[in-house]
Amino acid sequence: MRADAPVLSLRGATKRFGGLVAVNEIDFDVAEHEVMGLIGPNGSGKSTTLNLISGALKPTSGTISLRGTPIGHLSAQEIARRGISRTFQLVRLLPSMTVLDNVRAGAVFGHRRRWGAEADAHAMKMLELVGLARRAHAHVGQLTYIDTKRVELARTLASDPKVLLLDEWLAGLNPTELTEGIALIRRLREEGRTIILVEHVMDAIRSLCDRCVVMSSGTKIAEGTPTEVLSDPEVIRAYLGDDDA
Ligand SMILES: Nc1ncnc2c1ncn2[C@@H]1O[C@H](COP(=O)(O)OP(=O)(O)OP(=O)(O)O)[C@@H](O)[C@H]1O
Repeated sequence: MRADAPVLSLRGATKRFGGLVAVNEIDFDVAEHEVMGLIGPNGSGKSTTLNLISGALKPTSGTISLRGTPIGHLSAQEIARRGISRTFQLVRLLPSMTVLDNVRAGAVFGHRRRWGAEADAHAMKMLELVGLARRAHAHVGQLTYIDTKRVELARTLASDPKVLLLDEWLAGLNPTELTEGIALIRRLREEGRTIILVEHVMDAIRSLCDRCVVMSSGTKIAEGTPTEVLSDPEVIRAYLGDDDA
């Protein structure tokens, strides 16, 4: 395989819920070290697309490939083991456990498995990366909202994902936290990570993404740099239509 072959490819990816086509024949590629924004109005199919990639949902038809190998038929656990990790819109952590224990769980159960002292050291490294090492021994239930999001990100990173899926990771942050959150994702970008970012915060999309895919009513309506897609009349219409609704 060529070195510049895409890490992740979707071809004709489709998900139907009964009569509703939530994701309709979507095609896109994500290259290694690329940060791709998946954007579109509410209900356009972004989370469903992430769910297809992470294996939470099976595609009705179409192909999803990781480095050329189809993964659409695999369970979420198998896909995580192959290196696709995600954060959730609603943070999912074990509140009675410490910050370090939660992050260690990512190191133990993820794509690149580590045990014992190696798992601890790696979990601490991820906590340093997200700026939370000083709270390693706090219980998750004691943390502020943005800090719980940092823990979830550290846990996701602890598995050394080949592709990181961030599902509205910046949602619900206040303006100060938002600046910190964008800076944190920029650090991941500078480390050369491959990321798909589902996000409504357009400042984040503009400053973090190499490329965007825009969805509307389940269909891809545009693809290009943030500047290109955000000035595309069809994209503007899709967003304005959403506001009117
Ligand atoms: N499990 C499900 N069963 C039935 N319909 C669903 C299910 N999940 C999503 N949908 C529908 O699929 C469509 C796409 O939803 P999806 O959550 O993927 O959109 P989205 O772009 O992520 O929206 P938002 O920005 O509001 O999170 C919506 O019409 C939604 O109601």
